[in-house]
Amino acid sequence: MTTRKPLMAGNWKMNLNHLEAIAHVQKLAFALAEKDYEAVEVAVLPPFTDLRSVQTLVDGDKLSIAYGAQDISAHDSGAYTGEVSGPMLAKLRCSYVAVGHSERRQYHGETDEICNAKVKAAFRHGITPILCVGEGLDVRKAGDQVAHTLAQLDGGLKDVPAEQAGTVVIAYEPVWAIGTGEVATPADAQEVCGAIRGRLAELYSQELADAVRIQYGGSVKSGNVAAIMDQPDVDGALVGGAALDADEFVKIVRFRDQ
Ligand SMILES: O=C(CO)COP(=O)(O)O
Repeated sequence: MTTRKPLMAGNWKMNLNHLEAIAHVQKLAFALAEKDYEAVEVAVLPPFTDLRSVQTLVDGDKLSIAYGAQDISAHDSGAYTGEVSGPMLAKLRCSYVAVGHSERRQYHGETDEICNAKVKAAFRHGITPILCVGEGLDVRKAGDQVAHTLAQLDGGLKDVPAEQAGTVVIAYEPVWAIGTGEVATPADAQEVCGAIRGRLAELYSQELADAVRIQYGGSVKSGNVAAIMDQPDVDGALVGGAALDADEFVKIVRFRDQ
């Protein structure tokens, strides 16, 4: 069985300006010890306007903190006012980009087709997409969470070749658990994350499915992360609110010490 290094990523959403970003990453770098980086990969997803500051800090001090963006244009250049392209993110040496976060799907009309184009744009420029999937409350109440989430997975990865899909990160984020304090139970998280891995095995191969990291996201905190990470198919967390507090995020990174 493949060992998957857990990926703890902080999605800052629309919080922290570029000066606050520097202070925050410095605090993380100061608090994290060598052994944390060995056990867990740590990443931050700041707003676009912070990326240059974060890059300069990470490069200058050779920090082992990965960073990336919260969105990417499906297009590589041209008349797309307000968008930020894959080549621009690659030039800033972004390792990751979130694609299809539920807030983008909900407030910006992102469909599975758009997410698919963004996943492909990320791969075209050597950036690892973190494809976000997950059901809303109505779907959960109807018991259709697995089918709904797998349909988003299929849509996001449509025509993505195995060489690329083998490095994707999937974030299972049930919408009803985001920012609500209502965390999914470890069993809820495992049910869907396990189904995602099963679907990856069907779409590609068991070997590929075993290599892909699947994160859980939705009200993750230092107090609940360990039980979620105990689940066999959960390989990390995509953390929103709790990632804005550096001390709390470091505790989440150190989930094994609890
Ligand atoms: O949306 C999320 C991460 O992408 C989760 O947000 P919260 O951790 O604030 O619930």
